[in-house]
Amino acid sequence: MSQDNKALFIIFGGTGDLAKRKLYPSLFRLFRKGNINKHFAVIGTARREWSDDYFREIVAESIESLQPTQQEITDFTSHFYYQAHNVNDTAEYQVLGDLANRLDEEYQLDGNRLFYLAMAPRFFGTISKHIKSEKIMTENGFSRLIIEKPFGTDYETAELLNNEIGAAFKEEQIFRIDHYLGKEMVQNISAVRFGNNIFESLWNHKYIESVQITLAESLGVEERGGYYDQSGALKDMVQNHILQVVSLLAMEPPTIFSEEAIRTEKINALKAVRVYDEKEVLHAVVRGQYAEGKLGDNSFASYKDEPGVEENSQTETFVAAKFMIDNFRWAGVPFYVRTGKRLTEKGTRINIVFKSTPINVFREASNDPADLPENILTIYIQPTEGFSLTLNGKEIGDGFNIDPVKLDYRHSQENLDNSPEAYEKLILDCLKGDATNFTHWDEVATSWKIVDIIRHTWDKETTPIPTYPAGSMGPKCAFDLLESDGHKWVWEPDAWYKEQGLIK
Ligand SMILES: NC(=O)C1=CN([C@@H]2O[C@H](COP(=O)(O)OP(=O)(O)OC[C@H]3O[C@@H](n4cnc5c(N)ncnc54)[C@H](OP(=O)(O)O)[C@@H]3O)[C@@H](O)[C@H]2O)C=CC1
Ligand SMILES: O=C1O[C@H](COP(=O)(O)O)[C@@H](O)[C@H](O)[C@H]1O
Repeated sequence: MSQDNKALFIIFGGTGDLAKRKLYPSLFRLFRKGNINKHFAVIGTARREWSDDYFREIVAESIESLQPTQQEITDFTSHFYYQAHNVNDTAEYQVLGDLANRLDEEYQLDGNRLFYLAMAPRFFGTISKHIKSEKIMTENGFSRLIIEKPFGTDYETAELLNNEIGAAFKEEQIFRIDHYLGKEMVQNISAVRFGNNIFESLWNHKYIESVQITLAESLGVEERGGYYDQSGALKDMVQNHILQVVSLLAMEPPTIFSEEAIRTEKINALKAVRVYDEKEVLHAVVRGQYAEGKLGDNSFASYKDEPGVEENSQTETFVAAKFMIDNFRWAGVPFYVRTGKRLTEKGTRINIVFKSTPINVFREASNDPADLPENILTIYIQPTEGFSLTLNGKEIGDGFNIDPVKLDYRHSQENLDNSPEAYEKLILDCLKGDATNFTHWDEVATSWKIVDIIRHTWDKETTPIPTYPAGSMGPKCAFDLLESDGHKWVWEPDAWYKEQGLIK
């Protein structure tokens, strides 16, 4: 049931890409559903000198694809105000504070404030400090801070940043966003595991051969070459989204499905992820960078030719890794993860590969004496959402040949269209003070410790980074990584391989 949540949103970086593409549309969806209604106001702030009217036009443009009526546009945008403001200038916070107090009274917001930092991380510290010192935080109502990724660039910078923010906001007021935690099917991992005894009772090293997580993107770096070239796939995707998914898959069942219980178990799981030494990194983690390539009628430029990217860049646009989790549940089970840009298609999937039966009792009755195919549970996160489970059955007819069948469920397009988008869900959670789907400092810190050693090892490498053709599924070393363990990636999109004549 929807509830008219009262709050003033102060969006730092109100003229930026994230605000326009994600935040305003999400606020509109919340408005349409009545989760914010009469008692909310938004201050957009950045250096540009915009008027309220111009700001409202931009907001109206940003929600066009949601096909609002004219009345909805007028009602929604009337809650938006713009204040030009340089976040480094202490004096300007006074004006912002005055506007905030005025809107608080006008919209009867009870002092509830949500500060959204949709800006480059180097500004997070100074903004938090000023919000406190210039008394933009309220004494009555709640004051919550939503921070975008990346949270630091390594453990040391993350800790520094955390201390700066922590001087102004308490941990329970800080909402570190990881938009993957707002995705329906990522949240569904807990439902699949803890709602089905047939899975949870098998969810351990005795029955699971490997866990595979793929976060594949077909797009390149687009307009974000400048940022990405300093970051790379390891920091952009592995440190946050991938390790969050690993923790949800690996954690012990919480005693109760509460923020605190889940967090405790996620942190324990992350702490059990083996932190490699440099030698181990070279065996367990591989990287690549896209070279020019072709898929169907589309030709793609190489990463090095993208705007904002250094000519001789050694930044990875692809990472594949084998993580090991050193606890009783997961001893010996590899968690293979991979992510990359300019891959064959966009798709996020989890494959849980179960061990084959101890022997193949059909070996003499069937045409194939080999081990039986493994049962595989797949969780489809995007673009389709659902689950599938492969089971072995008998092929119809004479003999006793085994025929794997796939039980497949996907949410309908109608359900997908009506389901809340990740940012929408997360903003609503924050309004309600529920931080379950946000990352706690301990998770961020542990994740950085896992990836820092990988980065340091690569920084010492003198051999050029391996490349892969744009439109493929990554460099050869990503396939070798599994092959050397006697495994292979379960999910192989066909398009590129067909094109190369490798499969029919
Ligand atoms: N865009 C995306 O899809 C995603 C972004 N993020 C993260 O979100 C954050 C914002 O990204 P994005 O929107 O893409 O970045 P943009 O570069 O598009 O926006 C940056 C914003 O900061 C403002 N700004 C810059 N300097 C100052 C200053 N000194 N004082 C006040 N305002 C300033 C800019 O406005 P002006 O120039 O008018 O001052 C602009 O509104 C980053 O941390 C990014 O990593 C995370 C995930 C996805
Ligand atoms: O955080 C990020 O995520 C996107 C991928 O998100 P998705 O929801 O489209 O899967 C990625 O493109 C971007 O580089 C990264 O910063």
